[in-house]
Amino acid sequence: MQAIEVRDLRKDFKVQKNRAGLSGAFRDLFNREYRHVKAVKDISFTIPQGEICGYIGENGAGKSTTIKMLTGILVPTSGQVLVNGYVPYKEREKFVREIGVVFGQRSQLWWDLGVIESFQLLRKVYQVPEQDFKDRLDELVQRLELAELLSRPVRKLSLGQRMRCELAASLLHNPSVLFLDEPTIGLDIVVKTEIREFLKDMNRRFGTTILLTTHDLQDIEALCSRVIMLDDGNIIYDGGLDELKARWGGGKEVIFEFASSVSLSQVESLTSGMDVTWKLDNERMASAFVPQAEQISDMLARIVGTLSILDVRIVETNTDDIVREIYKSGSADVTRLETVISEIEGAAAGTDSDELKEKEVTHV
Ligand SMILES: Nc1ncnc2c1ncn2[C@@H]1O[C@H](COP(=O)(O)OP(=O)(O)OP(=O)(O)O)[C@@H](O)[C@H]1O
Repeated sequence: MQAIEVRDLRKDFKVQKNRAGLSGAFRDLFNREYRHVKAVKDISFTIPQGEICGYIGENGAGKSTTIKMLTGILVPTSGQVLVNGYVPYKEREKFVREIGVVFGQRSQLWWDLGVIESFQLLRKVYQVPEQDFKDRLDELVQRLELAELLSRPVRKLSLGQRMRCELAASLLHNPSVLFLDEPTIGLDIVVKTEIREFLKDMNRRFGTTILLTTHDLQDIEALCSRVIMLDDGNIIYDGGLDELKARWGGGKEVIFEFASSVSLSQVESLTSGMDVTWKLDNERMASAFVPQAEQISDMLARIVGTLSILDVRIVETNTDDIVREIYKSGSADVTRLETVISEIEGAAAGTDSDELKEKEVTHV
């Protein structure tokens, strides 16, 4: 069964325009003007049970809006959403017992209560039987090292401690689908690593489906076999992380240290006619991005034959570079991207209310 099914999902927001100046504000009082923001534009995807899928995109791409529709916080403008067979915004009371949600920027714990009291309240919200709760809590406390934190008020926790408690809170009712929106934001590398390990382990043991929104591509590298990439409300890539790297990351970067100073125009003219992008770090250091790795020897021959070199290094492009490159072309050159996507695919195989209907999904 599919854990998440999304078909032609769309979300438009109607946003009030503000006219400039006092007279503008006065006119706004009587005659409001609106514009429509198309946050999510008829997207479709399915996520099978047990998969960890990364959901990425630049700021404003539509990630949080999608997650809000998937968790029942927002009503879609059109299209269909099914999570574990439920229509999220319609059957919320039953639905929230099956999902866990962590919004990195927003807490589901009660600020002034002790952590354990927050957990007890959530037990009631989710109607978890006492014994199940105890067993689950014991395990989460051990796994996320929460013993010291349980009696502390939430407001006194550090960000890393709070995030571990947030994760535990979202899992107390043993949900089969977990939505994580920027779960590692602002955390130090040690806590990030612990959280990634924990999520991997939980997915392995319980088959928990995870949809993960993040700007930290290390999260994606560590956890996800699949990535969905959004750009301006459209899906511009949906596939394996390895495919993404193979398709986009086939290129290599060659870093040169020259014996004497060189100019950008000099190195560019030496490789004219080749698909090479040069960057000068300082007058003796330059790097060349070569999208087709088979052109490297040709490029090296041209440079080494003319300029004297102290050092040369060839580096693989990492996921950050690849994704940055795709984002760049995503907004700059949609047709090129569409071509690329269709190549990848070929190779692999009504406006609702104007207002945001935000409610706390976790507190029914
Ligand atoms: N309540 C709202 N009212 C009006 N416009 C909104 C609302 N929420 C989001 N938007 C707009 O919808 C678009 C998508 O926003 P969204 O928050 O989903 O992006 P995102 O990919 O999650 O970005 P970020 O990485 O910055 O969190 C943006 O243009 C945003 O300004």
